[in-house]
Amino acid sequence: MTYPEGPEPFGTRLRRAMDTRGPLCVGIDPHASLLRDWGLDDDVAGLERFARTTVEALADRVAVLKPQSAFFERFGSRGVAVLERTVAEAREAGALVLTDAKRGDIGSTMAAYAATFLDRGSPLFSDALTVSPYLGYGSLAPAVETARANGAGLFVLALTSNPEGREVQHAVREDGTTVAATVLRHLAAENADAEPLGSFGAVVGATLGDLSAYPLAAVNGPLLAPGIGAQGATPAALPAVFGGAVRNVVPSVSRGVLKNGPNIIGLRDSATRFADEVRKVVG
Ligand SMILES: O=C(O)c1cc(=O)[nH]c(=O)n1[C@@H]1O[C@H](COP(=O)(O)O)[C@@H](O)[C@H]1O
Repeated sequence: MTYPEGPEPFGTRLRRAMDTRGPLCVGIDPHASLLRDWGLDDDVAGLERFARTTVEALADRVAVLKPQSAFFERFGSRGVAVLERTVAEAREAGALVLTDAKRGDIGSTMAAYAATFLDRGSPLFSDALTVSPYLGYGSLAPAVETARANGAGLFVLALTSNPEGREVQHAVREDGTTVAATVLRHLAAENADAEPLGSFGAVVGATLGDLSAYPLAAVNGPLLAPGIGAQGATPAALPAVFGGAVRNVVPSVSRGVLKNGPNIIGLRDSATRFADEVRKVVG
């Protein structure tokens, strides 16, 4: 689908950011333990300082920043206000913002989540949102539609990095395909003919080993690969996991970078190291 007069599609904007800044997503996950390590109190002021510092250090250089909504929501409405400011400031500084809220609901309620995160008029408008297809891929239709209309994107949970995901995602359907492969095929259909990259991505853990059984390249969209750093995966292992689809991978690191704060240079050096390592294997 093309947008002769609409906003530039997320996939196009992401491809450009990956090519110019290097393919890396850094998560903004203000864990209580990280706030403590940074010498901050576990309160709204600490949250705001943590998020602001991360944005100041990284938003002008990494392709994607991924604030994890739960760590903001736990402070109630004032935490959500910090999330709003974080998203806006990171976007203003040039990063694409992927809000990680893993939303999923029946279609009519999904429309409200879509209006919250994917409509350009919303205070929480983000370039992309993580969503769960496990109420049925079709339940995501309102989010797909809103994303298309607003030049935004989705990252749909397909093969998650946590070991518990297998019981759902590797389950085999009556026609012999796995649930995860079915999700990937739906995404391939959303992204058909998109150039240079579709706007509807999959979340595929970097921790999972060889995934050659899955149609990752066919997705023709970005593959968010969490699990690098604290969960044990490394950039060097990406080609073995993603094979020919590695060029579409956006590796995602949260604690592995954040543990180097609050020093701005420490955060920047760490993100640069990860981005360089990824570039080395992606080419
Ligand atoms: O959607 C995600 O970002 C995600 C999917 C997944 O399969 N596994 C996963 O760890 N994540 C998120 O990625 C981040 C991982 O953080 P670190 O383990 O500190 O790098 C957290 O915000 C998780 O919620």
